[in-house]
Amino acid sequence: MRATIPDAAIQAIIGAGRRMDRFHWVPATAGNFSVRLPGGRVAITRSGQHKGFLGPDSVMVVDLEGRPEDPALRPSAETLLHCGIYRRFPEAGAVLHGHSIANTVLSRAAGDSIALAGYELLKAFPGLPTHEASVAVPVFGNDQDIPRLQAVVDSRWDGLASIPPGYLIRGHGVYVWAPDMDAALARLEALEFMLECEMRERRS
Ligand SMILES: CSC[C@@H](O)[C@@H](O)C(=O)COP(=O)(O)O
Ligand SMILES: [Zn+2]
Repeated sequence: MRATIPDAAIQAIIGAGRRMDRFHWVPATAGNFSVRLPGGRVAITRSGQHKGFLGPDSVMVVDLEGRPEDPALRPSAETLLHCGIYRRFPEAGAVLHGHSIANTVLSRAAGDSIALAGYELLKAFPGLPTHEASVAVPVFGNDQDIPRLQAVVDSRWDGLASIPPGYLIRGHGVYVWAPDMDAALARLEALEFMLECEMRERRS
């Protein structure tokens, strides 16, 4: 049976896909998005859809372990990364994943983090009231085994005093979260802007 999904969550997900597609951050069928719903439910994109052309049927519901309410539907292949964020960070209300050129190029060359410092746009991240700050954006090795990748991500958070607003997966893409979809999009745009600056600086 098809579970009910609040229209606001569906529209937030469809809108995020259109906006990210305009920036060319979701090529082919890349990317996935989700919104936390009450009662331990998560509205998330179905696997294999072009994220610039989502419709109401492109969104489904899983629980916080990634189990679909409707077993006939296949959720994003990376559902467990979304669930890991919701389980770990109670304030997370929306999660975005995209594949930009900047996050792909920079993560391929990076060690275990990318430092962003001195950018005015750092102020778009929580708790940073000035450009005189720096953020180490974690970079994880890519892995097609998503439960294993999620375990690695979780163990990195255990060792960090302050949690960054997102992370990169090497040669793959970015994950960002925030209390709601608008805030997640703002954080993602800020992060992608700074990564693009870094990429151009390193090229010149
Ligand atoms: C087009 S390949 C990209 C996928 O492997 C994956 O990384 C991705 O972002 C989209 O997967 P999906 O299962 O549609 O959510
Ligand atoms: Zn991906």
